[in-house]
Order: sequence, then structure tokens, then C-alpha cells
Amino acid sequence: MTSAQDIRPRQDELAAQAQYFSTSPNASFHSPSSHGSALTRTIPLPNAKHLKPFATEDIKVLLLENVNQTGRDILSQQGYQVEFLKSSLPEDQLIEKIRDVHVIGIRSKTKLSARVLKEAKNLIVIGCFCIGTNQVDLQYAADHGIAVFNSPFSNSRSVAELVIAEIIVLARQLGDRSNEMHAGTWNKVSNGCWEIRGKTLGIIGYGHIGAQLSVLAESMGLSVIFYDVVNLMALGSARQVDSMEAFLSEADFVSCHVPELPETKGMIGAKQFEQMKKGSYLINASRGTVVDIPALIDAMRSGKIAGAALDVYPNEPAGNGDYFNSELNSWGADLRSLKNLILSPHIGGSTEEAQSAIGVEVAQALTRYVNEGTTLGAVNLPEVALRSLTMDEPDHARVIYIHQNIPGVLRKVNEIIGDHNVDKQMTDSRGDVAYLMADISNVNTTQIKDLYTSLESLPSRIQTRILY
Ligand SMILES: NC(=O)c1ccc[n+]([C@@H]2O[C@H](COP(=O)([O-])OP(=O)(O)OC[C@H]3O[C@@H](n4cnc5c(N)ncnc54)[C@H](O)[C@@H]3O)[C@@H](O)[C@H]2O)c1
Ligand SMILES: O=C(O)[C@H](O)COP(=O)(O)O
Repeated sequence: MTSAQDIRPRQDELAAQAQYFSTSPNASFHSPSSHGSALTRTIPLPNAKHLKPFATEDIKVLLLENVNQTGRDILSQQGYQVEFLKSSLPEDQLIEKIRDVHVIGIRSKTKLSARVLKEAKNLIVIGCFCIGTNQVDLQYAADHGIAVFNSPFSNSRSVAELVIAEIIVLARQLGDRSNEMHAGTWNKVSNGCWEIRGKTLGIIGYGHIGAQLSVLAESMGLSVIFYDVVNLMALGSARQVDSMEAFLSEADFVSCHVPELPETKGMIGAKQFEQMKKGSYLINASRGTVVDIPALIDAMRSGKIAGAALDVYPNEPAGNGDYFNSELNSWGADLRSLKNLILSPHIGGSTEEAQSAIGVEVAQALTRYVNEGTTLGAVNLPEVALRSLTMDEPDHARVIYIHQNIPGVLRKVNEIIGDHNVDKQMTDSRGDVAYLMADISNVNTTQIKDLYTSLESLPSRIQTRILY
């Protein structure tokens, strides 16, 4: 039976590996990527029942933005060094911290631009503990062999429920009445207050959240129409409308659920407010850049739009307690002065259920990637997996080779690994980047080092890891 002690590499093996890499320091820094370092070391784990390819305590994880305890626990239980911070970091501090880490976990606030990622010499994987991945330069990450994972739908229901609440609160001006009561004013009005029964909800972006919202809204007596760039199956009695103008002119409530893309930036602006019904409402819980805020302010002041709910903003404060500030956003003060405008601090996905599920989902994806190289669910790399390699036979190794997707690479890689018995192999490509995973047997430590050096020397190489 394997004891806990057995699943750690012996100190003398670690020392030997450190020596090996310190005598050939460039081996892990070949062009085109400057990535590769501690994790490209090949550290043996004799007798381990499951693939744990290196000293897990060497793995440094930085978690920002208050990632849920469930995720922190999973990563800590792996033995990784986990640093946890409640808020995001200013770019200069982020750059200092990211230099060192192999894994970073973020939410929607932390911008992992090419400028930041360029400094992340050890980084192999990013976990977005949220749905959106617009805050990460996905192409730069892929080109440098950094996998990115997210949680595609664990908070969808939470967002949909929040929007349902907002529809009723807007229709009844409930936010204003509550504010007035908090200020000591009794103001009993029915003017401009409506039931939602029989009204039309227009959903822009009929994906995970839009579809959930559609089902909930119909059950409360709303008619649902939606606009999406993709032709989609309508749920229940919902109906897809092809033209944005026709869609906007029919909806009493318009709710945005599109990702942040170049095409969705400012997609609701002055022209679209003009096309909306007089007295209609706008809800945005997608991304702050989707709605042109000065145009919204004008439309609300003119009475065209009777109310709005914003959960997201083009610039959001770094952490709790920070001022929602009008210096950063010239329109901040104007927004706060508007009537029947619900402002919430990006809480669409902030429920216990969603955060707990996201913590588990993303932390497990990160662990599988670090320990086994599995990219299932990655948003920027090809999805590749092989069934788990057991370490019962000590002469087995898993080769992970991320490379440029150009002709002739597989032939060269197979020439290198083909002297050994290739038990299984899978390769796939996505755009310019390809990912190869192969389990080989009848290979000893010296041969593994040779394999590693040969693979690293191929000009197509982005990142090599050999797990054994
Ligand atoms: N407020 C929050 O806390 C919160 C929580 C979760 C997600 N979000 C945001 O909501 C967005 C949507 O989430 P989702 O899970 O429903 O995404 P999704 O990918 O499942 O659905 C997005 C839909 O938008 C459509 N779309 C894309 N571009 C479009 C365009 N130009 N016009 C019309 N439709 C377009 C897509 O075809 C897709 O059907 C996320 O990308 C994220 O930014 C916010
Ligand atoms: O993309 C998302 O899932 C939402 O915007 C929620 O982001 P958050 O985890 O930063 O609240």
C-alpha cells in the first residue's frame, strides 16, 4: 500500500533534478515562449497510485478576489502553496506577485493583459472563478501555453433570479419607495407602477443566463422575445426576433446577457434607446461596456426610459468598501441622482450556491490540469484528455507538448517519442496552437530527460511537461 510519504519525491531526487536544470538553464526557456521553469521539471514519483508528477508543495497558487473557500480547500488539499487575497490588485502589484506563481485564480475584476502575462514566467494555468473570460488576454495566454478555465454556468441561475427581482422592483418603483422610507418619507403612489403580468420581456443574448431567465419570466406571466446572433431553439413560448430594431420596439423590459466582445461594446446606445418603447425599462447584468451610460442617463432624464437596473460598470472598484466613484467615471454622480435606477455592485453571480459550486468546479479543473495535463473545459486551448495514468508501473511517463500548429511537428515529435512504447496518444489544435498528450512506457529517468531536451529543442515548442 502507498503511504502518504510515498507520494512525495525524495529529497535526493529533487536535488538531482535541481542540479540537472541548473546545469542547463536554457532548456526550459526556448523560443518562442519564455515560459517553462519549475513545472517543466520532470520529477519522479515512484509508487504513487495517482499521477502526482512533482512536489506538489512547490506549486504556488495565487487566489484573488475572494475565491470561495471550497476552491481554496481543494487547492490546499493538493499540498500547493496557496496565497489568498480578498480583493483584486493594482497592475503594478499584480505584476510583482504573478512573476512567481504557477497558478492564478481570479474573478471578473482582475485584468490579465498581455502586459501582465508577459511577466508571468512560471504561470501554466489561469482559473477564472466566474463565467466571463473577457478580462484575460486569451490569445496571448494560448500562444504562451497558458491554459484558461472558467465556470460556464454555475452562477447562471443566480443572475436570472436577480433579474426577475429587478423587473418587479422597477415596475413598482420599489427602490425609490424604500429609499424614501429610509429617509423618513411616506409616499404612497400607484402612478407609473405596473404588474408584470402580460408585459413583454426582451432578452439580448439567449445563452445560459438568457434561457434561464426566459423560463422564469414566462412562469410569472411575461411574454418573452429574444435577440441573438445565433439561431436558437426558443424555450416555452419564447420567440426569437431577427431584427434588433423590431425587438427593441416590442419589449417592455430589455435585459442584456451578452459577453463582452468588440461587437457588444456600446450595443445599447442613443440609437437603441430611441428605438425602445416609451416608458420601457433596461437591465444590464452582463458587462459594463455593453450599455452606453451617458446615453442611458439622457434617456432616463427625458422620460423615454422609465427605469433601469445596472449590476456592472465600465470601471468597477477593486474591492469592498471602495468608493463607487465619480472621479473614475465622470457619470458616477449623475447615475446616483436618477430615480428608479437600481445600482448593485456586480452581485449577479454572488450567491452562496453559485460561489461554492464555482469554487469546486474551477479548482478541480486547475488540479486536473496541473497534475495530469487534462485540458477538458479550457477556453483557449484544444481540449485533450487521456484516461488517468496509474503509476503502478514505474517506467511510464506522460508527455505534454504544447506547440505551434504548423506542418511536420507531429512527425518530429513521434520520431522523438517513437523509440518507446506509446500506449496512447491524443492531439488536437485550436487556431495556431496544438496540444499533444502521450503516455509512454518502457522509459527510464535518463531517457525521460533526453526526451525532454529533444522536445524542447524543436522550434515549434511552446511548452513541454513530462509527468512521471
Ligand atoms: N452580473 C454578473 O454577476 C454576471 C454573472 C454571470 C455572467 N455575467 C455576464 O453575462 C454574460 C452572459 O453569460 P451567459 O452565461 O449567458 O453567456 P453565454 O455564452 O451562455 O450566452 C451569451 C449569448 O450571447 C449571444 N451573443 C453573442 N454576441 C451577441 C451579439 N452581438 N448580439 C446578440 N447576441 C449575442 C451568444 O450567441 C450567446 O447565445 C457573460 O459573458 C458575463 O459577461 C455577469
Ligand atoms: O462573469 C461572471 O461570472 C460574473 O460577472 C460574476 O463575476 P464575479 O465572480 O467577479 O462576481
